[in-house]
Amino acid sequence: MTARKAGGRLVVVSNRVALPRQGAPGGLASALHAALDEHGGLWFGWSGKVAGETAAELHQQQEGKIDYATIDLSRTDHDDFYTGFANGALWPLLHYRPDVVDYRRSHLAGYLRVNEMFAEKLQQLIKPDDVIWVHDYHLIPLASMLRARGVHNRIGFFLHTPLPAAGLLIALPNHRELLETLASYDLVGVHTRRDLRALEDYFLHEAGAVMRLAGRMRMPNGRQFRAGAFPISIDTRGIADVAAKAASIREITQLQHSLEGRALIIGVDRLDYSKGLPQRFEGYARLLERHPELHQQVTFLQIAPPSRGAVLEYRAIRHELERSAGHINGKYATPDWAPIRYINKSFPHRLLAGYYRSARVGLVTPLRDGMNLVAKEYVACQDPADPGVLVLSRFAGAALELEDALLVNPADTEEVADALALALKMPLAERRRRWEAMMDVLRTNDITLWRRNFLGTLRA
Ligand SMILES: O=P(O)(O)OC[C@H]1O[C@H](O[C@H]2O[C@H](CO)[C@@H](O)[C@H](O)[C@H]2O)[C@H](O)[C@@H](O)[C@@H]1O
Ligand SMILES: O=c1ccn([C@@H]2O[C@H](COP(=O)(O)OP(=O)(O)O)[C@@H](O)[C@H]2O)c(=O)[nH]1
Repeated sequence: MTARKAGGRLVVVSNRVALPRQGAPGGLASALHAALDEHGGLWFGWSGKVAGETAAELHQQQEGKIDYATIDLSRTDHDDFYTGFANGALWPLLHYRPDVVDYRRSHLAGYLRVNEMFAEKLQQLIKPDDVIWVHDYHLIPLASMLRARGVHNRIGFFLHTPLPAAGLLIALPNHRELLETLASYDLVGVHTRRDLRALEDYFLHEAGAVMRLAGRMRMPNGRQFRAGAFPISIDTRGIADVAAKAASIREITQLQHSLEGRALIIGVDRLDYSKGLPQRFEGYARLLERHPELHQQVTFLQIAPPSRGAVLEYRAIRHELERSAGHINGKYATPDWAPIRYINKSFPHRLLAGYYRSARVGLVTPLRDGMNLVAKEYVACQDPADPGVLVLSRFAGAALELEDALLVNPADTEEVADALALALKMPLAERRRRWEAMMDVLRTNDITLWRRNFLGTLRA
């Protein structure tokens, strides 16, 4: 095990763990890996495997400074906890989509069962001075279950998704039983001030809490906890270095040759309905319709690795996008040019960095997103001498920091088309000015600052 440091070992707990040599597209895995890589610690969570009899058996391994402890899930636990309650009910609610929420009591029971199992396993792994950092909506009640087992360690929680207003949160049956367990943490972190306002509003007006000094809230039973906004980020310098060296990689030169001088627009997203992909395709189609002079001059590459395929909406969006990409190519393609390249596959960061750098425009248009690390990665990967332009949804947490992107309402496909046209024609001086301003933000607020700010506040 890793040597203990003053203030205790860091124990990170998340449903998704980025195990060595196992790709895990998703911002949480990318960011936590970067955060743990610096000082090390223990990372506990789901192995990503569904297993029968061996489920709940603990697998441990070490790589670099990180100790990993993971458990498999049984088929029923996976279906009820991960697919059912976490991604069938909580995810849509947290992304402002109550119409998609599929709430079932059996799924909630599975969610609580798996959280209890996490609490039981974790209790065996922790030492009295460890600092525990729990991540995301899969594990909201974990601290209350650990407290019930007599765990007195510092425990923090970070929510990676947006948090909608109280008026929406109360649509979840038994919302108080679940959300009030957040008060068992010592610190609850969210990405933005907007999310923090929603959290405070819920606790003050639905849970009977009162506001104390320094972001503290006091519950009717006397328990106090702190809440704060901690915008997550990336390893800005590390990613920029990787991108600068990517030019010589075969896959990158192959992409560049295949463009034959055309400007590249890139999108990289898990195939998720929150990412606004149908609207994005529609916005690109509007660009082609209104700007015939751009035909043959531009290529849109959308990388969209499949995600959460057991949930109905994710399968539906996949079919919808296949139809839409086929329709746009069918309408505008010529024998030597396809306007859209649409790929349902995930790529490692090493290649993504080179793809981002090859693109004149980064197109990031989620309908709602906690942060969206792709937006930050795209900026960090640009060539300082000839940077591309970021077109970014106002409803991504990243928009509150990257104010020099071209900000759009992702549902307004005309506005997306206008922003794309502007980006493709933007003079070098303006591209540089906007890029420098965004890089200033990312150089300061990188993944290290995020980790230090959260853990500093938790330990204080
Ligand atoms: O674990 P999966 O079900 O495969 O999904 C991947 C992750 O998706 C979500 O990521 C969020 O975290 C990012 C980093 O903070 C943030 O930039 C993004 O806006 C969020 O959507 C989810 O919250 C994670 O739990 C998943 O692991
Ligand atoms: O093929 C892919 C697609 C995405 N990602 C990574 O997955 C993360 C996506 O994070 P983001 O915050 O944008 O969205 P999330 O998927 O977490 O909702 C980023 O670090 C991407 O570089 C990746 O490694 N390979």
